[in-house]
Amino acid sequence: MLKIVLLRHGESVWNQENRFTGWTDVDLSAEGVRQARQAGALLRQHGYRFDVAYTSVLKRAIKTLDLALEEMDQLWIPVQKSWRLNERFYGALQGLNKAETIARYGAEQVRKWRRDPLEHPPALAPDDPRYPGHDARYAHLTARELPLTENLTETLARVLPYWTETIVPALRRRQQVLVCAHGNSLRALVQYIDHLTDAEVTQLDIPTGSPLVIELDDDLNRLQQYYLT
Ligand SMILES: O=C(O)[C@@H](CO)OP(=O)(O)O
Repeated sequence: MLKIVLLRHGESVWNQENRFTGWTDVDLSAEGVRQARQAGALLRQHGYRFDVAYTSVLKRAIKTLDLALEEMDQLWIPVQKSWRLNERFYGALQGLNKAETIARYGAEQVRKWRRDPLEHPPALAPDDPRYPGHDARYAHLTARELPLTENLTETLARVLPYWTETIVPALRRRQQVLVCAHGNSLRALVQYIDHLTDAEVTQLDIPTGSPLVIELDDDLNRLQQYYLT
């Protein structure tokens, strides 16, 4: 049996302010810091030890992982960061308040932007300061890889190579793996692992700071999944 723990970062400042975040590199809120430590304490209490951890290049996930590993006294383990684990890129919605966006475009349109796996949020223009091509951490990406907008299906398409080429080989080496990422990059991954339909993934919400344990058989079929409490 293979086992992996997925952890969504603790609450961020923009989660608290109810703003679309995406690839914006916002920090954890004080509550998010508490949630991250609590996640680490839970993992420690349940006896989890990790050989390797994977996270995004966004500080809310990096710091959550760090705080959780500190609680476990496992700050020493190797950590790999990849843009492929970043949050779904929210295009021109990034920075907007979600309630104000509902007031402007209507609840149904905003629900689709947020949860319909095929719906694209409005795209950014490449000269927009929010375009990731202006950011040194993405300098190695090709123009095709740099998003202007992303739906959940496209998020899955860029998460998947990291899953198959990096995370699964670690699991097959029988390493204990922790992945600390984001609401939508983890939803995309769970959709893939669990073979969820587009309708089913619409209903899936992963809470901040709650370790989600997934047990898989050797063919990577999901056996069980549960949140640690
Ligand atoms: O703003 C975001 O990037 C995400 C996660 O906080 O929001 P949503 O849950 O609306 O997809």
